[in-house]
Amino acid sequence: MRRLLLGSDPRLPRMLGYWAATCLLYIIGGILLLLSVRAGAADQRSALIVVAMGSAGVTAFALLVRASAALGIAPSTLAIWQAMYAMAINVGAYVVTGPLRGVYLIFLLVVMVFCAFSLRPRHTMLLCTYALGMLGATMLWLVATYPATYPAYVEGVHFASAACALVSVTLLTGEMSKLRLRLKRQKEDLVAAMTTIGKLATLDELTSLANRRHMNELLVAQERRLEPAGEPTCIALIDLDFFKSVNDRYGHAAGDAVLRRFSEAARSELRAQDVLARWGGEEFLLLLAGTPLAQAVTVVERMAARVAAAPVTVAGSDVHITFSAGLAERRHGEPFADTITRADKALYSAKSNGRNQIGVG
Ligand SMILES: Nc1nc2c(ncn2[C@@H]2O[C@H](COP(=O)(O)OP(=O)(O)OP(=O)(O)O)[C@@H](O)[C@H]2O)c(=O)[nH]1
Repeated sequence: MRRLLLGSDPRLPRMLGYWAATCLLYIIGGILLLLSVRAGAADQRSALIVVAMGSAGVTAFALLVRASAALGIAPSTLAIWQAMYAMAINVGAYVVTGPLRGVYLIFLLVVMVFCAFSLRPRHTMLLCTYALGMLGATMLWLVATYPATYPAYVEGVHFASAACALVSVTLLTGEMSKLRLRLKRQKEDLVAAMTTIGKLATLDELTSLANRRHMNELLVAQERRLEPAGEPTCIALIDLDFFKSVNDRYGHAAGDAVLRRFSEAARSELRAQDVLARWGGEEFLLLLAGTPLAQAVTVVERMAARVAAAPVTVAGSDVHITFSAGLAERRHGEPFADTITRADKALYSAKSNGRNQIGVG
């Protein structure tokens, strides 16, 4: 039911909210008009025509707002149509209400204020010109046709006050619109900044792998999740071999390129649920959830082969990358910190035994 009424367009509830507010104004305006008829100040037939046109317009706009997305009508275009129609009805009410007609000049201002929420300053300016043009022409016609009912000095004062108020409100709403646009832009910047901060908080800048902080968060989450399930999980600590000599021989930038190449090559051998994080300078931690030790050894061997086959070319010569790894399967209920300590010891053995190999702890 809600979907039928409000549709799936997220802007629709807000647009219908504005419509409901304008609807309330139409009702108040209509009641005032009918009260004028009752007081004998307004002609009944003319008043009923204005009320009928107002009601028809309100209904038509409710349907148009609901169907605007399907019809491809932009909310701002619809707002302009609504404002123009409301202004025309107001001027109509002004004509038929008699001595109380000044009330409808205030309603014109309210329509203008509404525009501040949905229109650009240029459009509110155009609407102001339209309202004043229509009001001025109508007043001239009234003064020329019925000078006794619409004395020139009264219409002159009405027009001058309406013009001052409309222009002031237009300028103010213009400022409001600019403020609204600035706030919208700032909100977009804020969302973009939050996204960047989110990335910086979880990703390593150089390699785009998960960073140590994020990996620690994942390990805590994994500890909680795995406790009852008791699935096998392995940790591998991976350390590039003789990396210092790459830096010393080819420079820091070449070292960075090696770190990036290793990351790309290693990651390409992993499944979506495996997480490789940069744990420190040239040290990486691999989390293989739902993977028993034998399978984890195969994964790391595959990674080693892929990394070895992806040398980095620096100053015309190929720099081959190898790494040593320490693997450990998490024991049931064991904190990950202890599993990592065992993997670290296994890595130390792999290094001591000549590097470019996998140690198991
Ligand atoms: N280019 C670059 N080098 C880094 C970065 N982080 C750490 N390093 C360097 O990595 C080197 C690590 O050196 P070592 O710990 O001696 O390791 P290694 O030379 O690989 O020796 P083994 O691990 O024993 O094979 C140091 O020279 C660090 O300055 C980085 O982000 N970029």
